[in-house]
Order: sequence, then structure tokens, then C-alpha cells
Amino acid sequence: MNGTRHLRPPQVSENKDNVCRIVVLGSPGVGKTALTVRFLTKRFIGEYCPTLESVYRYISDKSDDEDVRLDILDTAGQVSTSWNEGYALWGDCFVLVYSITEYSSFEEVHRLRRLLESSRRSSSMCCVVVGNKNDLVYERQVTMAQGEQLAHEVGCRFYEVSVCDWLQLPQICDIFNDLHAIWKRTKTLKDGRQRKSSSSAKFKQAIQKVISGKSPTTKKLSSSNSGVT
Ligand SMILES: Nc1nc2c(ncn2[C@@H]2O[C@H](COP(=O)(O)OP(=O)(O)OP(=O)(O)O)[C@@H](O)[C@H]2O)c(=O)[nH]1
Repeated sequence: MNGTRHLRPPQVSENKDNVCRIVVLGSPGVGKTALTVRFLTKRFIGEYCPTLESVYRYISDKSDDEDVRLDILDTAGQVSTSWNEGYALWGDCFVLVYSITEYSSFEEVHRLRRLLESSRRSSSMCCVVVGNKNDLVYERQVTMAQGEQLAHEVGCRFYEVSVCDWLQLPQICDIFNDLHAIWKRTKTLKDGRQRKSSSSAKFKQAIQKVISGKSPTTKKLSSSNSGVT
């Protein structure tokens, strides 16, 4: 996806229906801002001020086959000690980031997943697990197999990346694009089910009216029938 990046806060009044909201969560310093900025601007900027909280709007180019609109919320690192239920309720999808050089950040992903589940009162949600900083192989504390196992337990996709490695940019874009694709699929299914259930409810109501003889259609039908006989 060769999208244009719009680093501006989303307009609250805009129709949310076609915007996928992604929340990036993880311990302080695991690279949440670096990951978000890499996807949005394709650049890696070495140092960032510790994030308080920022929302970025991404809109794909019009020339793209698919219109992709994302609101990405880059959270502050200390989220699980001061958990904000709003993150869980605001987001459609979640990126759970840890650093492969910090085992405690890996454990934090478990905690965050549990917090998300209890806030959303559901164990099924659209998320991915991302192990970052895989350029720092000599400082590795979390193996790739452990990351894969965690993602398997959580029931989501797993990515191990280095945000600072330019060559891994396609994988970083995949993280957000895959989430958007899963969200879109789920939404289409949900919308379809809603349409189906509302049309089947209408059908049942119509049948009920026909049976009880209250329907104008019934009257019309019976009057035309009587004309024939
Ligand atoms: N070696 C290496 N350093 C990285 C990588 N990604 C991010 N960093 C560095 O890790 C540090 C923290 O990155 P941030 O993006 O600020 O981390 P954060 O999770 O947003 O931090 P908070 O905003 O404090 O929660 C910075 O010095 C980055 O340059 C990576 O893939 N490899």
C-alpha cells in the first residue's frame, strides 16, 4: 500500500464507519512510536520524547485498490499500571508490542491482553503480537519460539521485526495492512449478519401479519382472489 500519511488528529465528527481504529500498546521504550512513525512516514527517527498519547490518521492514496483509513493511537508506555479502559473500548484492533531484549516487556503483553479481554468482556478481538528490536540479537531475552507461542495462545498473528531496519519496512506495513484486512472482513460479515437478521425479522413480521389477516397485502390478495372465483 503506497498511502499518503496525514499526521493530524482525526476529526471527531467524521463518519467512524469506514475508519479502522488501531491501538498500539506495550511497555515503555519497546518502540511503539518508532513503529507507528515508521509505518506512517517510512522513516526511522532514533529518539522520541516518551509518548503521552497521540492519535494519527492514515488515509491511503486514492489510486489504491482499497480505501484504507486508519486512526492509530500510540499510547504511553505505563498503560497496565494505570490501565485506561477507554483504549479497549475505543480500538477496533490492537498491536501488542514487546522488545526481544526485555523479558518483562514480553510478560507485559500477557497482562495487556488480559486487561483488554476484561475491559471488552470478550476473548475474541482483532490483534497482533509484535516482537521488536530483532537487530539486537546479542541482547536477546525472548526467543522467536516464545513470541510465536504467545501469539498462538492469544490467537493472533505474530511478527518479529526491527523497526530501525529499512529492509524490514514491508513487514512493518504488513502489520497494519493485515489488521485492516481482518477488521474489514469481520465488519463485512457482521454487517451482512445484521442485514440478514433485520430482513428476516421483517419477513417474520410480514408473515405474522398475513397469518393474522392484518396485512394490506392479505386484503388485496383476498379481494383479487374473490374477483377470480
Ligand atoms: N535497536 C533498535 N532500537 C529501536 C528499535 N525501535 C525503537 N528503538 C529505539 O527504542 C527507543 C524507544 O523507542 P520509542 O519508539 O520511543 O518507544 P515507545 O514504546 O514509544 O516508548 P514510550 O513512548 O516511552 O512508551 C528509542 O531510542 C528508539 O530509537 C529497533 O527496532 N531497534
